Amino acid sequence: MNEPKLKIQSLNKWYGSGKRSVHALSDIDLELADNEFVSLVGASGCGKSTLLSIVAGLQKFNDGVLLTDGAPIVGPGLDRGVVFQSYTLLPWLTAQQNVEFALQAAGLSAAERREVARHHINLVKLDRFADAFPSQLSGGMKQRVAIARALSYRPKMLLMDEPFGALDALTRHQMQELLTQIWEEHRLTVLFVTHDVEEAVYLSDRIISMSINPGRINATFHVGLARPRHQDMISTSDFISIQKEVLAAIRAGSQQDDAL
Ligand SMILES: Nc1ncnc2c1ncn2[C@@H]1O[C@H](COP(=O)(O)OP(=O)(O)OP(=O)(O)O)[C@@H](O)[C@H]1O
Repeated sequence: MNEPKLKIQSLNKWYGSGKRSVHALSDIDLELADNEFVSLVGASGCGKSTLLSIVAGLQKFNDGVLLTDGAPIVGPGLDRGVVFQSYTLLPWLTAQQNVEFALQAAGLSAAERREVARHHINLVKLDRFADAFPSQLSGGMKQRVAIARALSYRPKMLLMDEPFGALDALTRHQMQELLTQIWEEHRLTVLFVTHDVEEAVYLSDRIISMSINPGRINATFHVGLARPRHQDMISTSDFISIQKEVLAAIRAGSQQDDAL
């Protein structure tokens, strides 16, 4: 039997120690299948970013199991591409050069780096802006470069933390469409953090709702909407009904605080 792309079992994470410690993640169990698109939603502080950065290998956890394809995750790696909300481009390099720079770690020759970077710049539809510097690009375009960069070394998993959180509504919709198109054509496993339930329903195969204090998984939703997805699905009754269920779970999860 195939190992899941990602396996998280009984994972706990505390920040700090003693009386002031924060139990950020409590007994998280989660598996992602190959090519599955999974979103994490939940009230602010429920541990979404912590979980994503642990999977990225950027943070340690206290106990539990964390495996990709059956092998432990012990740090960052080229098998996982990461895209954050803040634009993390190098301002002195063009869009194309930003992607080429990241590819140095993949051990490609200069000519290969140029070719692979160009391919991915085209994939995110930035052909005409390959030679522009970040200061000449809009927020949406900068995130396209960040996505091109993350995909360029062909990771088996893409980890995205509120990647469209800083964008205006129209650009955000365009980016959601672009990401669905890329995912539907190229398929890879995605773990996506968002505050936006509509975005989660639109993009995902599965939505994981987390509750706060401590951060726990409190509900899972399978999104059965057909693919390819289109923005006009957002007003259908099926879409709205899932959206309502997810919102209710987030609300229930955010009230844990009050019970203390
Ligand atoms: N470096 C840190 N040191 C101490 N506590 C932290 C640290 N980072 C996060 N926390 C705490 O861990 C808990 C989970 O935080 P995290 O940022 O993962 O939540 P989140 O769901 O991603 O929140 P948001 O939606 O606001 O980004 C919160 O109580 C937060 O205050």
